[in-house]
Amino acid sequence: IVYWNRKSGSSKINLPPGSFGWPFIGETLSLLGAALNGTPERFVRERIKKHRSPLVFKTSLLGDSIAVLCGPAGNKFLFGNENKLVALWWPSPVTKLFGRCLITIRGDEAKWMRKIMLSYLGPDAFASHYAATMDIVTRRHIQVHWRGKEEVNVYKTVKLFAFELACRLFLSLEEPNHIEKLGSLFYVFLKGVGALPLNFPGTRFYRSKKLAEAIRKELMVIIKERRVALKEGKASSSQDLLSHFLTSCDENGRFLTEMDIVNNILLLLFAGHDTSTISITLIIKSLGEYPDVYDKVLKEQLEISKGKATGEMLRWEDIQKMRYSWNVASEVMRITPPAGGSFREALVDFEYGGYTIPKGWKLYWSAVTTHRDDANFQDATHFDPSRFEGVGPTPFTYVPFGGGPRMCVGKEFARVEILVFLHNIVTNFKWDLLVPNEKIEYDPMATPIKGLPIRLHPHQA
Ligand code: HEM
Repeated sequence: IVYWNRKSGSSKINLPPGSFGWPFIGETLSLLGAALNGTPERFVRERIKKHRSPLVFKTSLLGDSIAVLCGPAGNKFLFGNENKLVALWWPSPVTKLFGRCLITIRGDEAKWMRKIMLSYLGPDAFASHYAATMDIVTRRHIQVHWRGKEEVNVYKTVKLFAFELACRLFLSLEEPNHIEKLGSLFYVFLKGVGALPLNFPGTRFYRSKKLAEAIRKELMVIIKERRVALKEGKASSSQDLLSHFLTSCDENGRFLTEMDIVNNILLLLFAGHDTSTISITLIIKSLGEYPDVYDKVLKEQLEISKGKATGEMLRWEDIQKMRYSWNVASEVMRITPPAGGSFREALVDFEYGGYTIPKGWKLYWSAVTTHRDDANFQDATHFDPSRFEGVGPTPFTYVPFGGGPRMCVGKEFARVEILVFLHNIVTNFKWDLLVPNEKIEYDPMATPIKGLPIRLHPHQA
């Protein structure tokens, strides 16, 4: 396949093999079909085979020309060339709904915003300060939503938890009615994030835009109140992410604008609660499927409980001891990464795998395809937490949080949240899965189709 080089107009360039599919929709329906079937990697594998091109193939999704870069080599290339040959890109419904925030800006501006976020969410700051708060919120959640119940729909229930935790740590919201009000707006807003950007009454996208405005108004009120509280010494600069945003500036004394803060909090509520909900839900599923793994996790967590006084909260040092439990969580995220992959955009024409990727094309890397490939993980569909012992997986084969300058900023938050939840759930309950082998679909994130209903068996005291 040849393509006229737009720069010189005189030479022809090689595009990667592949097909653009139907006009406008391209190959979107094939990708959707594979994702809803829980096997998005099938879309990639079939095309690698058909086009006999293991490194890269071209496709088209909803009007965008896309080069899919395959395997660890593709991940390495994209993560290593951020801001040089490629830059982060999200489909237009996402950019239109979230406005100016970390995922819709690039270059030095994005570096600055990431730095501010990471000085609150990064491993140095976060885990050492917030493990105990996470434990308090988790215990209260289990007391209200799990204890005394015979059956629980895990996905729905954990979603409430993750949202409540984010509201507590980002905004210091504790009042259940306030969290519920924000949550009800937020859940409907989320439905438009994966929808077509059709902005007229009756569409999901239109409704989401309206709700995003309502949430922004609500957040603006919280910001104004916090500014006053900070001035009067009734709030501290380190009490939560909002105070941190309001009081952090760069070396020239430049602060985030109020709209930057609102949009970034909206983004973090979105990015920070669905992915963790999915991970916790899928870990509970795996522990229900593998009783021997459950027993080992329980043993590790009971050892940690034994070393603590009654009622004493978990601390950073306790989290560091949860090695086996984290290997289990990592194996769950290997087999089913909550986010299947993400996009970049070509900043210039460049060569990859012997083909030319034209400027403006979008690029896709697929965590789920890399994770489920026998070439990267022996017997890749087999659940085996011991893969993460010792040196662990080869670089760029395990990428549930992405990589490079755009790697997930919430990785540490997620790690502590998952481990604190796991500690509390296994030390309180054992459970049976009510729908054996429940299917997981990607829509667009991994979700059990019935929400993982389970029957609880509380431990005897
Ligand atoms: C198990 C849980 C999580 C998983 C699997 C996950 C996964 C990811 C992935 C795959 C990316 C895209 C990286 C890329 O394009 O290279 C990402 C980005 C991001 N995540 Fe997470 N995430 C999780 C939890 C969180 C949490 C708890 C937060 C917030 C507290 C968060 C905030 C973000 C943000 C803001 C970005 C955009 C970073 C940027 O563009 O610079 N994530 N995450």
